[in-house]
Amino acid sequence: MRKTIRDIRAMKAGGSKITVLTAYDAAMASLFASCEVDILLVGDSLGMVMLGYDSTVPVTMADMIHHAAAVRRGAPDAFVICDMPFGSYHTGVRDAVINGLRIMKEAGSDAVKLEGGLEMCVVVKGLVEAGVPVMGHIGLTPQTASQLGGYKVQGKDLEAARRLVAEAKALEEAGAFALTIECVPAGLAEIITSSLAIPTIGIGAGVHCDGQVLVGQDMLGMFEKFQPKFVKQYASLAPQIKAAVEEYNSEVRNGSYPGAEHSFADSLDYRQLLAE
Ligand SMILES: Nc1nc(=O)c2c([nH]1)NC[C@@H]1CN(c3ccc(C(=O)N[C@@H](CCC(=O)O)C(=O)O)cc3)CN21
Ligand SMILES: CC(C)C(=O)C(=O)O
Ligand SMILES: [Mg+2]
Repeated sequence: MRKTIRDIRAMKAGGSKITVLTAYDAAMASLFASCEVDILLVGDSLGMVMLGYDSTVPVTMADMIHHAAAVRRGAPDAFVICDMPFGSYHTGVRDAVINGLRIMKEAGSDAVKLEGGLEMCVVVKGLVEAGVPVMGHIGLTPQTASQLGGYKVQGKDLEAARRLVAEAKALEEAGAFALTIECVPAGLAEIITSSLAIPTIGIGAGVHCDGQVLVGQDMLGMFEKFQPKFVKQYASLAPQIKAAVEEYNSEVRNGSYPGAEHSFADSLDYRQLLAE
């Protein structure tokens, strides 16, 4: 049975932690769903992990819908949240609602996530009123990281900490059903978490958030381009993949692959064929 927003909100009230992983394709979505991850996030980080961009800025609506639809096919019963890409909610409430509805209808996602604080509350409200559930995202917001001075920890001085608390409350007030908090000191994320009724999902925001999110490829140790401090590698797949491919190369080159067990047996007498 697919979770509902009510189920997710009840997890905070009941004190059960919420697990979230990003998934960008049907195969990984199916694997993660079979492990009972609570929520799959189709993150715009797919631009960096899957598409080779240096930031999430170039990611388009077409990219997000393409990947989110694949995640839905791979995990028909998962609760799926899809990031709204940069530019898809920055030109007014009407455009944001049109794009949010497209994600729901064309990708079959259960909700969308968008980055920003006070300036985004009117957009959040518009989406929620149109029937598009919204997760907020504050702290390090990668789509506008250049304005934040790069991929840096946020909320380090009192004024910035106060602003993050105010943003969190305003997003809850605007109707967000949950909030991602990225790269914020643990004690501040704890204060935000206890000041909200909606669940907080942390990434680099300490253990007191109501749940945690990581990029799937980061926690599996298969993304080598960079490694934020908050990532824990629960597996080291990159070295395993390299070892497997090197073994394949050498077996193809020395003729030990394919063996008889990977080949189809002959049932014909080829003398006639060879005589033609
Ligand atoms: N693979 C991947 N994983 C992610 O977590 C992720 C993406 N891609 N792409 C979009 C954003 C970018 N993210 C990042 C990228 C780098 C750092 C990073 O290197 N941070 C410094 C903190 C420096 C400081 O302020 O002290 C670190 O050392 O972790 C953090 C988040 C998180 N998101
Ligand atoms: C890291 C999470 C929160 C995200 O926004 C993404 O993967 O794009
Ligand atoms: Mg994102």
